[in-house]
Amino acid sequence: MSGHLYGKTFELWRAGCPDVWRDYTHHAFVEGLRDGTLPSAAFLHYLIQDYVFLVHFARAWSLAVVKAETLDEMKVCAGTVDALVNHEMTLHVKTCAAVGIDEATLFTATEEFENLAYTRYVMDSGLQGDFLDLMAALAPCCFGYGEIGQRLAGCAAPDTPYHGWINTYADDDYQTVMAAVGQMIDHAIARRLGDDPVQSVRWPHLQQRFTTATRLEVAFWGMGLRGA
Ligand SMILES: Cc1ncc(CN)c(N)n1
Repeated sequence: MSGHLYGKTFELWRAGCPDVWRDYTHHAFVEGLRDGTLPSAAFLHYLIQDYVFLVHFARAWSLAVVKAETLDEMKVCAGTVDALVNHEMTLHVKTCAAVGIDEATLFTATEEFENLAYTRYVMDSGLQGDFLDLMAALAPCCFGYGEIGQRLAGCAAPDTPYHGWINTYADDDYQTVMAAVGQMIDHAIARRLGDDPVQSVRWPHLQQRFTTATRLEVAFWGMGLRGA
């Protein structure tokens, strides 16, 4: 991916963990979505867990509203909460309804450990740390799926049954929200760390949070494959 689609900060963080980023965005689960070989049981298992994941992610983005320092930050974070609970989750609700799983069942699904670890790690980043710690932990989720959606939209097998999933993340709605998040993070970093944030004493710690959250994304795909 070229340019600053999701901002300069994201590009620095991604460049700080190239191998784990590739493990995440080119995981066997993702390639199975692309070529259609992902077993439907694995997809469903993932999707049910992902519904619960999104509930907790919406909580974490809500915490970001609380931790924000400007109205612009609040607006972008509140917009992301809306995108998660009112748009992205529609895919999960509709797909699961089609196989007889209702939303109440989704909401009370037992969380897998990978799901628990990831969502609570992100939440703790915001509770223990500040707005930037929280953004570093939230960023892989946002931009990784943005990258995956865009890539797969251009190369997925015509007969993969996962076009609905791919379109959710390739779609302009998702991409527009993510571009706004990327810009907001750039401004938030400049506001708190200045124009050369990489020189800040905080930078290695923020990078570590981003890398850890990316490793948790890799584990989440692995959890999905276990459902096959
Ligand atoms: C695990 C995970 N990571 C990211 C996304 C994209 N919001 C998601 N739905 N699920």
